[in-house]
Amino acid sequence: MAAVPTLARRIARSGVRPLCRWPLAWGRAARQPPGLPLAPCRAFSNNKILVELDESSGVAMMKFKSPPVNSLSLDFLTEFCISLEKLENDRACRGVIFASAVPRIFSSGLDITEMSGKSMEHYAEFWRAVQEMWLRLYGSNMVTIAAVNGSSPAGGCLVALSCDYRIMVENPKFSIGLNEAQLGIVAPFWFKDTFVNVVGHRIAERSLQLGSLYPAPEALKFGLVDELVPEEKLQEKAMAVMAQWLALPDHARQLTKSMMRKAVLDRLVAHREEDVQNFVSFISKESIQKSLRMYMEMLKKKKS
Ligand SMILES: CCCCC/C=C\C/C=C\CCC/C=C/C(=O)SCCNC(=O)CCNC(=O)[C@H](O)C(C)(C)COP(=O)(O)OP(=O)(O)OC[C@H]1O[C@@H](n2cnc3c(N)ncnc32)[C@H](O)[C@@H]1OP(=O)(O)O
Repeated sequence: MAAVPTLARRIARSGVRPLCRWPLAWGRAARQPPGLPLAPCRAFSNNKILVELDESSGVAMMKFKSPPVNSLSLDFLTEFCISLEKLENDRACRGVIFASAVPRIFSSGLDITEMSGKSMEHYAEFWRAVQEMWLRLYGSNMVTIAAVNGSSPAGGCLVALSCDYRIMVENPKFSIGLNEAQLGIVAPFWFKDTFVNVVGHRIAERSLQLGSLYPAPEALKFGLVDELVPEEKLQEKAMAVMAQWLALPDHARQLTKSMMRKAVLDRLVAHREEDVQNFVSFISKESIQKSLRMYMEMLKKKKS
């Protein structure tokens, strides 16, 4: 297999731009009363993700802005990893809230076009980026809260599941779940482990086999999300939950989190290359490619 660009090389190519006091609609700057000086705040942006860190609270807001559906493309995943790494290495940052800047969609999951009609090398590079995203997010030392302000199938659900807490907008039109089976594909063992750790084995087994997507109220019933709120209350609730989690000493919370998640993280780390090879050989099968093409057709037909 040809040499694969490392994350470092993808980071160098991506050109993250630092911005000062970026007025995010959901950020502290937007809430600042006019005329008052801004409290310390740092922001950075790249093409698909906006980040604003409020240094006074230690809380960053990461917003996905990759229309039409925030699909997790290779570029998106690269930017996500860079942004998270920057926050992880910033001593001023203790917690991150993830939300979408795209109306009605949190994230539509892995970008299907990255898994269809491409070379083996491309599939391997893409899958390494998916692994990297999960390892960084699930293994983050920061408090992570998903403010799920739209539908969140498959990889989008994985992002939410990998956080410490999930708050979803109470709209029954917004759905969430690991629906891979509906596409004729299989959630890998670390998606499954993350899911089991949130909802338990029985519900995970049934949901994965059926590829179930749950409307927000259903998802709340079995703990796939922790709370539902009206859309206009989402930011306030996410900040309140964050404050509650940040009230604890970091070291105690971090060690506890690591104790709960380490075995699952270690399992992928130990089998990372094998997992890449499994993905590549699975996704490049003609029968799987056909399923993905049919699924994309179905998405297009649904519109007309
Ligand atoms: C034992 C052996 C095991 C081996 C296993 C080894 C490895 C594992 C193998 C594979 C694992 C893969 C894991 C995959 C995870 C995933 O995340 S797959 C993606 C799943 N996502 C979905 O199913 C969501 C599909 N999308 C939708 O349901 C809807 O688009 C929506 C998000 C609800 C939004 O609906 P709506 O607002 O009506 O928008 P449209 O449907 O019109 O979509 C707009 C355009 O966006 C395109 N699009 C949608 N989703 C995706 C996507 N995920 N990727 C790429 N593109 C997407 C859609 O086609 C529209 O495009 P056009 O405007 O028509 O061009």
